[in-house]
Amino acid sequence: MTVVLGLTGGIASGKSTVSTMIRKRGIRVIDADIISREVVEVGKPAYHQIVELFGEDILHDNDTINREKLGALIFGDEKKRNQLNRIVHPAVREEIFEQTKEEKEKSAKAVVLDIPLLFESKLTHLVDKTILVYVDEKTQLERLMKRNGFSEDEAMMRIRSQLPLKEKIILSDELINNNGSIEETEIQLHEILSKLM
Ligand SMILES: CC(C)(COP(=O)(O)OP(=O)(O)OC[C@H]1O[C@@H](n2cnc3c(N)ncnc32)[C@H](O)[C@@H]1O)[C@@H](O)C(=O)NCCC(=O)NCCS
Ligand SMILES: Nc1ncnc2c1ncn2[C@@H]1O[C@H](COP(=O)(O)OP(=O)(O)OP(=O)(O)O)[C@@H](O)[C@H]1O
Repeated sequence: MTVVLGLTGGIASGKSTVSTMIRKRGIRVIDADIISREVVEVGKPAYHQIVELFGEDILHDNDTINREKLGALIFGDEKKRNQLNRIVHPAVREEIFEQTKEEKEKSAKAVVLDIPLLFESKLTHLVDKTILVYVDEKTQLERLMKRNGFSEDEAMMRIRSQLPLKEKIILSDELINNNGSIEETEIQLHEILSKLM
């Protein structure tokens, strides 16, 4: 039986950092952010729906979606964000489901679904256990501003578009506190994987 683990967190809380550690152990990580880029490539059904809804202003000269522009439009506007989610999320869900099935058919020991909006999008039924990578809000804000070069306002807008990490802590089976060093995070991950696999 393949154990399906749901890895989640908040924006810039450290999911990719942890998923890299998981991949190094030979476990497949299915990444919802990567899939959400693939399903909106030029010519895909979701691409056409996005252009119809948001207009050609959100495109680069080569017709690909300008993610910076689309992000600036949707993170501060719940209605627009929900409209985008309704277009992108069904295609992402379907692809996650298919990739998970492949791992189960191979009888892999475990597969990890890295889904930032696991709780917001009510996808916990896809996984056996949930693992949350969390940080305090100050660290989250600092790391997000540094990584993306966002102003404080831009970063806060993105943090506020998600369920607060404090609430996700209550909902999760396993917790990784990523306020400390990378080494401390890896130790916590090791303990959790030893328990769940
Ligand atoms: C708005 C978009 C174009 C911005 O692209 P950009 O390359 O700047 O960011 P990226 O996709 O790498 O996302 C970075 C992080 O933002 C957060 N995030 C992304 N989309 C959303 C959303 N709809 N609601 C809340 N948080 C989100 C997640 O924590 C994610 O890890 C893009 O995020 C998008 O298409 N979002 C809708 C699809 C979605 O919900 N993706 C998240 C996983 S399914
Ligand atoms: N323990 C840590 N100490 C210092 N910096 C860290 C630590 N963990 C992660 N970071 C840095 O914080 C930033 C956010 O981490 P990461 O990209 O892994 O988060 P994420 O949850 O995958 O983000 P997103 O969902 O927004 O893509 C990165 O620049 C990363 O290098």
